[in-house]
Amino acid sequence: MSDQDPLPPLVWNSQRVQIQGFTTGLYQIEWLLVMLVTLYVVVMGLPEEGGWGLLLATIAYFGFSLMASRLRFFDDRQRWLLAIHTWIMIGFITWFLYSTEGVTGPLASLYLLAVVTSALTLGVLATLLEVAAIAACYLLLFQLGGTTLMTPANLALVSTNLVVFLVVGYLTAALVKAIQVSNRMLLAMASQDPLTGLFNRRAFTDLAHTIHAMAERSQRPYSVIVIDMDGLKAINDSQGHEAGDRAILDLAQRLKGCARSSDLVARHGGDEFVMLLPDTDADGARQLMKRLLASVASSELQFSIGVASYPEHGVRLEHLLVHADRAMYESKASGGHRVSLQDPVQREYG
Ligand SMILES: Nc1nc2c(ncn2[C@@H]2O[C@H](COP(=O)(O)OP(=O)(O)OP(=O)(O)O)[C@@H](O)[C@H]2O)c(=O)[nH]1
Repeated sequence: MSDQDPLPPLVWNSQRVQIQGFTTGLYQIEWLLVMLVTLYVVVMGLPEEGGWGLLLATIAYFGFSLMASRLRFFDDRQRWLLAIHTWIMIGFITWFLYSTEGVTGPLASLYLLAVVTSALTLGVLATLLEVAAIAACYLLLFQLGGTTLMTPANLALVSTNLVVFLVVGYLTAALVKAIQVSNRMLLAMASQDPLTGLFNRRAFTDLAHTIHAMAERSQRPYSVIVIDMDGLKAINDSQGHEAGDRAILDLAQRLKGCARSSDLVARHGGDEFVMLLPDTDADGARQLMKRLLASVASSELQFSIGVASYPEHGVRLEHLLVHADRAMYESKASGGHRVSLQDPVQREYG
């Protein structure tokens, strides 16, 4: 059995990865906003009224964004922190528009940056609420600008802008959602055995290392079990490949059925399965496997089992897998359909 995996570890929370990727985009959008505001000030000069306040607000906003990115503020990816980010952005844009030309000019489209930021990180519903908040700020600025809303031209301007915010927000958030769903599907495809739906070798190796690290830290035992079907080739040859598939599925369901929710059950390839039982010593694992063997005593299904436990039979996961594999071959050599424990004499493998 090889524990070599040339691929990088799987990333288990695809939504988390998605948000993580998009938070990088969030900082870039914020800096783009600061650059646009700075460009405006360079070209147009500071507004006479509230100019210095605007400059200070821009510097403070840039400082906040820089500090948040340097301190990896959003690495825990809490949605409410991301929401606060977008509110601050909306507040800053509103201040900028209030200090400059209001919402009647092209600068009103800066709100699109906040809409896109929200759509990338917060989902459809939160984005629709953010668009509602932007609409409120927009209408307030309109009132403060002293312009009447009740002319056909102004009504057309306001409604066009707000509809654009709404559509861009909705479409971006829907696109992000579709990406997240396809990421989850890819993760399932990369980590599952297609026939049984169990974890595949790669996912097992990945998760087993995490459980091993936890056991090492807490000095709790765990057991590794290798299960190999006996005579699958004969079933394939005599009854056809589909009967062989059914036998594999049957064993997979039995393994899943006897496992706790915290146990790992995986198909390691072909007719070989592997389990990892946290908080279970060799004796506990052997008892469980004996019950499993007894439950299929009358059926055609036969399999050989090897058990090795941490720390009794080794302190490295790779060694335990080899030990369990050897014990499984011992079971096969002794006639099959039985469980063997790693011989303690061989524990210093390596
Ligand atoms: N039906 C089916 N057969 C498979 C699958 N994967 C591997 N096999 C077959 O399983 C058989 C395994 O052969 P062996 O390793 O000799 O195993 P065995 O016949 O169970 O014999 P022992 O392990 O020595 O007891 C091979 O013929 C493979 O082609 C699968 O997904 N479905």
